Amino acid sequence: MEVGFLGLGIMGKAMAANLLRHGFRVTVWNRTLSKCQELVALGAAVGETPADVVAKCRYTIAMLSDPSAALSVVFDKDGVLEQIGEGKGYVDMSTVDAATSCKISEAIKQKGGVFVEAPVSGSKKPAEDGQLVILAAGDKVLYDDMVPAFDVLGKKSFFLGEIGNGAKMKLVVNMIMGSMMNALSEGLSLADNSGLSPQTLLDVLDLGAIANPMFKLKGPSMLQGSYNPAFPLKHQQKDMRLALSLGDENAVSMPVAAASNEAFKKARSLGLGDLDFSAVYEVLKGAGDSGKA
Ligand SMILES: NC(=O)C1=CN([C@@H]2O[C@H](COP(=O)(O)OP(=O)(O)OC[C@H]3O[C@@H](n4cnc5c(N)ncnc54)[C@H](OP(=O)(O)O)[C@@H]3O)[C@@H](O)[C@H]2O)C=CC1
Ligand SMILES: O=CC(=O)O
Repeated sequence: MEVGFLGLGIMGKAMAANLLRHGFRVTVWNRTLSKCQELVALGAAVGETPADVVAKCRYTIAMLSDPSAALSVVFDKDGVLEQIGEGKGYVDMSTVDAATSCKISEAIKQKGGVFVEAPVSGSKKPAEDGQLVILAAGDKVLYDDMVPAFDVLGKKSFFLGEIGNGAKMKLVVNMIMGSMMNALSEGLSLADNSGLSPQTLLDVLDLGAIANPMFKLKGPSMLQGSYNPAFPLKHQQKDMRLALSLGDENAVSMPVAAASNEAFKKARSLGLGDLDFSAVYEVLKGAGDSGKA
């Protein structure tokens, strides 16, 4: 199967490499074109523009940072819309809001193409290992065509019906994840500031009912102050913002998510946006320090 791949950031690079390793023919494009070279070394071809990639490939996947990037790659000059049409499918796996996804879907359909949104749950390592959870919605025929690729990229795909449902599901999941990261950070800070060992807290958590892979993976590196980005904090804050907006639209009160969003915003304002989202711990540690002073 031949696929195009737009966006070679942390996730896109790992996903495109995975497809190549499983025998897919992949044509890649990235805004910073030099980042394509690593994929060329693995056998990828390169398109000069998103339009080039779509012209060459029947199916094109995108994995881009946020709504503005997702829209730009489709609607701007040399974008996807210039070459999409009858017989071509576009699959956006970026985390965006439902309105962005619907706008892209409508434009693709007007040109005669088909569209699936398919954001993913799982970070850099699951992307490398083909263990993502795929939250797809949109054109069911295109979804079925993409199953061989989804089977390589993920451990499970959900088809959630109409466009927007994949985006919404992803935002709900990441809203919970961001709030959990804040709760863990506050707990570590409270343990530390009240004379307990934060490492012992992690050990206790791991043996009880709220044990989870995220606490287990991120806790030890947070205690070392090590925030090598797997999931950049700026993207987690974008997801909290979009989830809160979904809450606004549906009159759902989300005080925990709102407080968590403030902590992520504060972390961004301190220049931590490109670090892993667990760096929000630095903000909450800071709050504890100033409380003691
Ligand atoms: N990292 C993670 O753990 C996970 C991330 N996600 C989601 O996946 C998406 C990608 O995440 P990730 O790979 O971590 O992000 P990165 O920041 O590593 O990569 C972002 C990608 O988007 C491109 N991009 C940014 N702005 C534009 C633009 N205006 N026009 C064209 N391309 C643009 C970047 O290009 P360039 O190289 O030129 O900057 C890069 O290829 C995000 O929506 C994120 O929320 C979902 C699950 C897990
Ligand atoms: O979106 C991030 C993730 O880990 O999932």
